[in-house]
Amino acid sequence: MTQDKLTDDQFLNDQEAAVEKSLRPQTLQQYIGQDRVKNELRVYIKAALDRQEALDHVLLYGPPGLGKTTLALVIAHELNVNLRSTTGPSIEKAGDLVAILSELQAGDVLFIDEIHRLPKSIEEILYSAMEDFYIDIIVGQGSDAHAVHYPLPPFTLIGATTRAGQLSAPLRSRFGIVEHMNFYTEAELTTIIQRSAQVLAVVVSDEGAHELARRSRGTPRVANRLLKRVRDFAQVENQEQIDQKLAASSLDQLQVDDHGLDQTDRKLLTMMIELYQGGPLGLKTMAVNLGEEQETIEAVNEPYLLQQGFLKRTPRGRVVTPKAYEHLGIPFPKGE
Ligand SMILES: Nc1ncnc2c1ncn2[C@@H]1O[C@H](COP(=O)(O)OP(=O)(O)OP(=O)(O)O)[C@@H](O)[C@H]1O
Ligand SMILES: [Mg+2]
Repeated sequence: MTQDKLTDDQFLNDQEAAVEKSLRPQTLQQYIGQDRVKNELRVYIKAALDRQEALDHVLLYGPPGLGKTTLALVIAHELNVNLRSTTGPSIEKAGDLVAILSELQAGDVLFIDEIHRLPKSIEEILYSAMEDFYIDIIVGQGSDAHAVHYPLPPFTLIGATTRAGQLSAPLRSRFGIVEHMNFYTEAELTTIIQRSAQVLAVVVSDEGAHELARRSRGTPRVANRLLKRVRDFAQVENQEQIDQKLAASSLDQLQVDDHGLDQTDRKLLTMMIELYQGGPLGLKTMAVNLGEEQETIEAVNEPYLLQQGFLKRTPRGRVVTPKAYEHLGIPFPKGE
C-alpha cells in the first residue's frame, strides 16, 4: 500500500466513494476530536445564525486526511445552507469562478479545496468577492473592453489547504476564521474506528480498535483505510472479530509499524541516517533521494515525524532524533 493510497481520496472507485461518504460525520456532535476548533466554530455559527448573517470566511489548514473537507460539509449542515464545492486547480479562467459565484444564494457556503493552488489572477477576483461581495470583470476586447460590476449575495468561503505557507498574505488576511487542524489522539481515533466499524458492519474489539488507532498516524482517513484492509484479513482468515492480535499481525503485513510509520517514513529516516549521518537536510534533498514529490514529503511525512519526535527542525535543516535511531534499531553515534 503506497502513501498516496493511504492519504488520498482520488483513487477511489464509485462504490468506495459511497462507503467513504457514509463514514463522514454530518454534524458537529458526530465530528470527533478537534475540540478547540469545534468549540470556536460552535460560537461563530450560533452568532451568525442569530444575526441571520453569512458566517465569516473560514480557512482550514493541516495535513491530508484530518477532516477538513468533512468539517466544511458539517459547517454547511449546521448553518442549514447549500454547499458548493470546487478545487483551486480546477478554476482556470475568471469565467469559471464567475459561473460558480453567480449560482450562490444568500448565506451559502462555497468550499474551495486546495485553495493554495488557485491561479493568481483568479485569487485577485476573490478579494473583492470575499470582502465586499462584488466582482468587477472585464468583458470584450480592445476598444470594446469594459468593466462590469457584479454584485453577489453574502456567502461564506471555506478554503482548505495542506500548505498554509503557500497562501498569499492578502488572501489569508481575508479569512476571519483561521483554524489549524491537529493530529488526533489515540482515544479519538479509537472512537472514530468504532463508529466506522458500525457503519461497515464489522466487529472490532476495544483492543483491536486501539491497536488500529495507535498505528493510524493520527489521521482519521488512515484509520478508516486500515480498518477496511484489516477487515479483509479477518474475512480471509475466517475471524468474526478484529481483535488486537489480528489487527497487529495484519498491520505488520501491511508494513505499518507500531508507531504508525509506513515504508516511506522509514525509508526517509534510514536514508537520512545512512547517507547524511542524520542531517541536517533540506526538503529538496530528501525528496530527490526518495524519488518523492517535495510537496508530499512536506505535507504528509514531515508533519507526522515532527509530531512524533522522530525529526527535529533546526535553522540548517531537518535532523533525525535519537528516538528515531532507537525506533529503527540503529545505534546512535556517540558525540564527536
Ligand atoms: N473528526 C472526524 N470524525 C470522524 N471521522 C472523520 C473525522 N475527520 C475525518 N474523518 C474521516 O476521515 C476521512 C478523511 O477526511 P477528509 O476527507 O475530511 O480529510 P481532509 O482533511 O479533507 O483531507 P485532504 O487534505 O486530503 O483533502 C473522511 O472520509 C471521514 O470519514
Ligand atoms: Mg479534503
